[in-house]
Amino acid sequence: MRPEQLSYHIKYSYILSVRSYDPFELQKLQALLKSGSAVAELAAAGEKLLADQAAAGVGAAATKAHLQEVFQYALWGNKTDLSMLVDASKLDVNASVKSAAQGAGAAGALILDQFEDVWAGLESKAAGGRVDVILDNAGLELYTDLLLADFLIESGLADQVHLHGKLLPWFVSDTMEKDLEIVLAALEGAAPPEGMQARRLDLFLASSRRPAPPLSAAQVQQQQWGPVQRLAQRWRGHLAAGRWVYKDHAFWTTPFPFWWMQQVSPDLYADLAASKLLIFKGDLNYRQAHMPTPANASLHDAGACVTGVSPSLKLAFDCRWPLDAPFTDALGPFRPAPLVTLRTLKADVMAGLAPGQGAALDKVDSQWQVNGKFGVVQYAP
Ligand SMILES: O=P(O)(O)OC[C@H]1O[C@](O)(CO)[C@@H](O)[C@@H]1O
Repeated sequence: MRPEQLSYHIKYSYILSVRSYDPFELQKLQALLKSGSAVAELAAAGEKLLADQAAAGVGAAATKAHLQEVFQYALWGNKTDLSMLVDASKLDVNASVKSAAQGAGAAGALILDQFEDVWAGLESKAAGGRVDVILDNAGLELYTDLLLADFLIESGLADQVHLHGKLLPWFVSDTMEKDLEIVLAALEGAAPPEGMQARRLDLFLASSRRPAPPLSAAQVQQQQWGPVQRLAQRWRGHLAAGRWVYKDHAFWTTPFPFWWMQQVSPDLYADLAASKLLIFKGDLNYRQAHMPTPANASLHDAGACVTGVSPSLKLAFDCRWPLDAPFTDALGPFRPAPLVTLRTLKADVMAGLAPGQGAALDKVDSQWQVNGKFGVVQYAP
């Protein structure tokens, strides 16, 4: 075994040994408990969307419109993460979807929307097959990602959805395997505060053996909770039948940029290549996909990427692309399958905008690259 392989093996073994430990468990619990009304509202919207889908038959126009809607849920769900928006009760995903549709304004907007290309890519392929979602934050964002994964299955666009989580809470609220179970268990219980709180606390106490901390939860009417429980039941079915497959490869929690995946984790790269669409969630996944390292410039030339914009070691590997650099340049050699990123911008790594668009956005909101109010649906075939 070569020294670098040995070091990777040691890190991997360590990660596996601590995979159940999550110092942010309590904060994740609190954020989900407060999101009860958003959860109920989205379940009702999702249920209506599936009923409309069933009524419209398998018509491409209806499926396209409905997919676009669940894409928006998953995109704006990315506003929630414990590093920025701790109290998810303040997030109104539906309001974000509406304000985004009205164009760039101070409240935030979708600044790049390549959904049409995503749809064209999907349409060019046979129905069914596999779609992958590379997850980001647990709690409300995970819930919106599961709404998307559910629609992919129920509409027949995919036979299988592979969900990629993390072995560690790397950027605080990252989804781990137990977070999927916690969300499902919380949805299955009675309406919050009672149901959700009781189920979540049971799980928390079982894993931490600490006394129950005081937590506050949203108040939701029992009748509003019916759609949520029905969702949870169907989602359990997806997991049991293998329509949903949860995975957590160690590569996702190493410092390696995705540019290196094929060399560092060829098994993961080959696995992703079997997908017809990779959906990357969130800001960190976007940054990772755009992080060629200057230390190995001979492996892949970083081209127009400017490095060293931050004093921290982690960020020193980030690249400040010209905002109008082609997205495919920024992805470098990482092209296992067609991919789309659903991301609200929280860090100044961005490529693929139109010339002059960055300057125009500066006038709307000087913090547009980092405040999480602006979103992109960005596609590479
Ligand atoms: O949860 P997300 O969307 O990946 O966001 C993570 C981002 O949040 C921050 O921690 C703070 O903005 C960034 O450094 C990081 O890129």
